[in-house]
Order: sequence, then C-alpha cells, then structure tokens
Amino acid sequence: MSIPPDAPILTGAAMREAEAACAIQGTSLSELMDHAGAAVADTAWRMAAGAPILILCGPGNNGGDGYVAAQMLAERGANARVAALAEPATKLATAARARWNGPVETLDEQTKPAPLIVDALFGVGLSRPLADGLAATLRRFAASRILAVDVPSGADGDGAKDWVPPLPADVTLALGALKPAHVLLPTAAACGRVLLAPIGISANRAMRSLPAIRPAKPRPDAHKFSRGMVLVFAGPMPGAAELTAAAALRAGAGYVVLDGSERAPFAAIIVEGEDKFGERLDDPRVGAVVIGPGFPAGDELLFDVEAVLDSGKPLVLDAAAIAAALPRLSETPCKAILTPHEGEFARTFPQLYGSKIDRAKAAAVRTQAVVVYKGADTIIAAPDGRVAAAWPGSPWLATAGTGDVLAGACGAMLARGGDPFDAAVAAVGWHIARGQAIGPGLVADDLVRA
Ligand SMILES: NC(=O)C1=CN([C@@H]2O[C@H](COP(=O)(O)OP(=O)(O)OC[C@H]3O[C@@H](n4cnc5c(N)ncnc54)[C@H](O)[C@@H]3O)[C@@H](O)[C@H]2O)[C@H](O)CC1
Ligand SMILES: [K+]
Repeated sequence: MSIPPDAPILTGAAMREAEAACAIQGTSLSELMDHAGAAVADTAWRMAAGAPILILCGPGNNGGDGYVAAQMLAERGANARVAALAEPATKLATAARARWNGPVETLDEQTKPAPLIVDALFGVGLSRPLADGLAATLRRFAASRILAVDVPSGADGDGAKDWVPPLPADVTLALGALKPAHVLLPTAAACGRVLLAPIGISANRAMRSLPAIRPAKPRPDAHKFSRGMVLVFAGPMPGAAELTAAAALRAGAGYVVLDGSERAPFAAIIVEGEDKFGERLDDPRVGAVVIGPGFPAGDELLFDVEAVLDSGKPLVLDAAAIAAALPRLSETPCKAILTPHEGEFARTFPQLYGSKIDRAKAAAVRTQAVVVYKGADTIIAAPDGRVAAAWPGSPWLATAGTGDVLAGACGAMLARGGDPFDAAVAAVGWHIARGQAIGPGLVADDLVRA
C-alpha cells in the first residue's frame, strides 16, 4: 500500500469546482475524460504485460473513462474486452461508448474473468452502496489483478460513509487529485498502491497527503537552545511522560526538562520535582510544553493545564489534557497541537459529523488548535483549513506507548518556533519513519532508542 507524497486531496465538491475552473480556461470535461482514459490505458497496459484485460464499465463518467481506455488499449493491440453494468447514463459516457469499436458484454455472474480487471464501474458519483448481487459478481474476480479507476467501486469518494468496496484493488489510479477515500479507512485499505494521474485540472493544495519524510538537519550554527527546549510535565504515571521526554530529545529538541518525575529516561534529560513547574513555565527558553501522557483527568490535571494555558507557551495536549483545556482553548492566544486518538476525539468532540477529515477540520476550527486525529489513517488539521493525511503510516506503531512518543515528537518540532501545523506534520512523519525503520517487534521504547 502506498500513496504519492504531498499530493492534493479533493472532495467531490472540490473536484466539480476544479472541473468548472478548467471549463472556463477552455478545457472541456470531454478532454479531461480523454486524459483520464489515456492514463488508465497506460497503467492497464503496463499491469497486463500482454495478458488479456477485462474492463468493467458503469453508467456514469467512471464508465466513460473505461470505454476511452478500452478503445486506446485495443488500438495498441491489447486483448481487451468490455462488460457493462448498464447503458451509459451521461452524455460523456454515451459518447465514449460510441467510440469503442468492440462488443459490449453484459456484466453478470456469467462474465468470464481475465488476468487483469479494470474496475470502471463507479467513481466519485456513487450515491448508495452497491447492490448485494453486484457485490457478489465482483467478488468472483478477486483472483485477478485489479486496477481501479479513480476509486475502487463501492467506495464513498468523500470518505464520509463506511461502505467497503467488494473488489479491493491492487492499483488505484486517482484521477486529477487524491480523494478522501484513498486516505481514510475503511476504503484506503481497499485501494492498494495509489497512483495519481494528472488529467489537467489544477487542484487546491490545502488538503494533501503527507510530504516525503526528510529529517531536518540542524543549522550549522545550531546550539542546544536554538534547536528547541521542551518541558514535559509528568502526571501520576510518569512512565508515559518519560517516553514523551525521551521522544522529544530523540526527535531533535536540543534540551528537554521532565518535571514531576524521579527518573530520567536519558542522562541528558533534566529531571525536576513538580514544584519547579511554575518556574519553568516562566523560563523564556522553553519553546513548547507537553502535558497529558500518563496524566488522568482530575483536579490536578486541570490545575496544571490552566497554568500552561496562562503561560501562553506553545503547547502539546495529549489524552485527558485535551478535554481539560477545551473550555479555554479557543480564547487562549497560543500555538497548540492536540493529539487525540479515536476514543478521546469522540469523547471530546461528540457533535461532529462527516468524514474523519471533516471532523478533524471542525475540531481544529472549534479549538483554534492543530488537531492530530490519530489512528492508522491519522489526519492533521489546522484551523485555517489545511489538512495532511498520513495513510498508510506504519502498522508497527499500533502498540502501547507510541502515542506518548508522538506527543514528545510534536513538542520537539513545535519548540523550534515554527508553524504548529508544519510541526505536527513533521512529527507525524518522523514517527512513521521510525516505525517503518524498526518494523517487526517494535515496542514504543524502540522509537526513542538510538
Ligand atoms: N472530475 C473530473 O475531473 C473527471 C472525472 N471523471 C470520472 O468521472 C467519475 C465521476 O463520474 P459520475 O458520472 O459523476 O459518477 P460515477 O461514474 O461514479 O457513477 C454515477 C452513476 O451511477 C449511478 N449510481 C450511483 N450510485 C449507484 C449505485 N449504488 N448503484 C447503481 N447505480 C448507481 C448514478 O445514478 C450515475 O448514473 C470520476 O470518478 C472519474 O472517474 C471523468 O473522467 C472526467 C474528469
Ligand atoms: K471505479
């Protein structure tokens, strides 16, 4: 599974806006479909490597892309068959089918498979889940290599519905831009390797896949404080905060102080009693404060979170600290990153609807903070509408304590003084890169070891 890095992601509505802008600049929808069909034909040609191809065409423009590709493949000499689910229902699809010179089989339970199946049944226009009969027909093709056009049929392009496509793809060719379905579960897992075909639209880049992960090198004139000083505040379960502090140092902070713990995870970390916390919050060198790991909800947490908010320091709030800060966050002028996992998000923001991206964006607006909505399909959202999607991440990170490590990495990136969204993106990228590098047998402690 893979996703092109730093690629734009558009919802169906944004895609229609981009199409309309293209039309104003003189590129018709029909030309866009020609570009899409050509890209599908190229990918299918390479995947089939001479073997027969079966192209499944639906009634809409996704089917139109399929007919265009079929004709191009046939002209190149490929052994291509077409099976249709229904008559074309759009002008463009009708025109595309008229250009296909071969026969059109009816797609049903009798349809013979081929080594490569091109799934051009439904794209982003799907308005309800696939009928059971069609789903069963498609499952019969599971032994073939599958190329999905735009999205695997049955997926909700916007990722708001949890419909599961019955025929998972080996390769999905995203047209013009990625769609939320490519980066959100459950559909992302059915997309296989996602490739992006530029079909001629210019996409808004506010919402993107995670950029390629490049560890930032310290400046030649760096010293420990210019690299960022992080203050981690431990709660009653200091083990979690120790991981957080270690992660902050490992992720590049120049100086890390752990308050409220008796053990230093590394000799290089300064450990102090919790009585020093107030004093440290006044330390102008502290560039970010992390609170929440190992700190259950209660008066003590509330008191400490209040103190952090009063300090105006850039802050990372994890676990119960998120809910503790919520009433004041939007009015507190500070840079903040929140790192809720699914359960914390649902408890803290119960009244949000739509896809995980929609909900992360709404939470960011509500709190005026950067929200890192964790999971296998982590979403990072800023109050100004920027979004980064981290799918496919690293499944080795699904183990206890890795969230504490991520909070520390966010602290390290935030303490450098830049934009909190960029800091969160860098932290999530660092976390995934560590997860991928370590792989089998990973435990959270490994993420902070050399
Ligand atoms: N956006 C672009 O720049 C381009 C996109 N292209 C392709 O077009 C599809 C989207 O096409 P659209 O016609 O809007 O929708 P679909 O083909 O996905 O299907 C809609 C079609 O199906 C009917 N329908 C919806 N749900 C169901 C269902 N569950 N069962 C049966 N039928 C259903 C609906 O009534 C319509 O008739 C996009 O993904 C790209 O592949 C073009 O290439 C041009 C450029
Ligand atoms: K499709």
